[in-house]
Amino acid sequence: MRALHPPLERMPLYGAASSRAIERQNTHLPLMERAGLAVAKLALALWPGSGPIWVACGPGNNGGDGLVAARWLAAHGLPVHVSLSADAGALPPDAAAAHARALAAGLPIHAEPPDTTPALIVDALLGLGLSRPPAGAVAASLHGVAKFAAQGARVLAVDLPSGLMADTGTALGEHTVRADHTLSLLTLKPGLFTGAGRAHAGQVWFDDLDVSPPGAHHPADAELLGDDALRPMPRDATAHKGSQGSVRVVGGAAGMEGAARLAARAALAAGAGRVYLDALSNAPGPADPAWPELMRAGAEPAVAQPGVVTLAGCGGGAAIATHLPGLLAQAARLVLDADALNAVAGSAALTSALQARTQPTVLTPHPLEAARLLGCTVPEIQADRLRAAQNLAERYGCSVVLKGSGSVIASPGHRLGVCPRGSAALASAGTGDVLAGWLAGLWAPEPEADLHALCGRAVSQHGAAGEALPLRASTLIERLSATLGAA
Ligand SMILES: NC(=O)C1=CN([C@@H]2O[C@H](COP(=O)(O)OP(=O)(O)OC[C@H]3O[C@@H](n4cnc5c(N)ncnc54)[C@H](O)[C@@H]3O)[C@@H](O)[C@H]2O)[C@@H](O)CC1
Repeated sequence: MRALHPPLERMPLYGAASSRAIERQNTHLPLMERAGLAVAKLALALWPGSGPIWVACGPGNNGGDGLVAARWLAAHGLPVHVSLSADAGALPPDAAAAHARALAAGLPIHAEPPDTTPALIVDALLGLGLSRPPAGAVAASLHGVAKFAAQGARVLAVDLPSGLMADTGTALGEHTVRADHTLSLLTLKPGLFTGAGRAHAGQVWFDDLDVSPPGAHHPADAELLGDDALRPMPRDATAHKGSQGSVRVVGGAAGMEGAARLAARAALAAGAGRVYLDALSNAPGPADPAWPELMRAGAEPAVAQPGVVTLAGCGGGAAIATHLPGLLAQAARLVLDADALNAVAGSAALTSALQARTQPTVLTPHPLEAARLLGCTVPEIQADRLRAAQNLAERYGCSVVLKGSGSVIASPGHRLGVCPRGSAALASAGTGDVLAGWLAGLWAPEPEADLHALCGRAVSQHGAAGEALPLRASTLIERLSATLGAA
């Protein structure tokens, strides 16, 4: 068993169907006994040393894990209150066996939560089998978990916080558990790291139940990006500005020049040899008075040159639409953000032009932009962020960074990546412009890079730099620069 906190290694993620397939390959092993013992060990470590432990068990094998854990905890003399929010006669076979062993060990099993606030709650109500918003006895127990947690009880979720969908990180129902710790068993589930998952899972732990490697015969559904993605690429000692590629930022309509400047600064900080700012505001004066390194567009190399990355959209407003036909047709390497994505979503001609591109392209939508591009709603995007990113990548033939908590990286023919870095500190204006610029700047010197991996690198570095408050987009660029300096 181990805690997942930095430094993080790259790890495979398996949804519910894959986790069950791996479980079926290992039915000869006592998986529930191992799971319950792992839960008991972690509960013991987290128990504050006084006050009861409430083990809240549900109707399936997640409840079975809880019953095994409760038996171990009671055997160690800890004050345990076990509840079962289900008809014991209807438990699945393994959970029924765990129930029988708990009774045989003399453990009282109650129908109700405890009367007094527990010190620790083991949430074994629902795991992989969650199929609908909780109701009935399970919902009543979930209400109890929320009430006691508000009174200070710590919560350890078994496998998944009850109410959280394993595949998508969607919270079903109003009382989805907000755990302090979640112990993921046998496999790591993608829903712990994207959508509402990070807000509900707390500190994630993983125990492979001694089935190692868990997916030897089963491909992973996605990959959790590790801290190897944070490592900056070494720069050749003979590097010069001509060898580091160029970035041309097209954006910054009147009143939104700041967005394009942030993107351009980030591109320069990431390592692009030259950065040109093609401001749609047509305002006179330098590209960015505070950053004299940035050049006005005019004498820049043509976007069709392979050394040039074009970033279009940051603060682009409606004006960006007139530039897009040319950029989509010619740009050797293209990153589309913000208003460029909105323009594509609103135009069949631009959509066709994007789909017709043969040159590499990255889209960096937030959920609203993704919804416009897929012709659906934001809740539909958030209900399955992995699928949404995959659909975008396939529909447009591009690499896609779907931003938001647990950013998802998708590219045709690649395994989905989920980034566990970043925090709510990034929820402020301009941080998306910095990401787009940083990505373009990392790409500039590496025309041959694996674009999917490069997107993962950009998102991970941006997320890691965005984990501490206070944060303004400008501070983020400084922190990102410091990351490279630490190479
Ligand atoms: N597949 C695996 O990898 C392993 C699974 N184990 C445990 O087994 C769990 C999966 O067990 P199950 O498949 O039995 O699934 P669950 O224990 O999550 O629950 C399924 C039961 O809950 C009911 N249910 C679903 N949604 C409900 C709702 N909203 N309100 C009320 N009842 C609801 C279902 O009708 C079914 O009776 C895992 O999460 C894990 O804790 C471990 O014991 C060992 C390995």
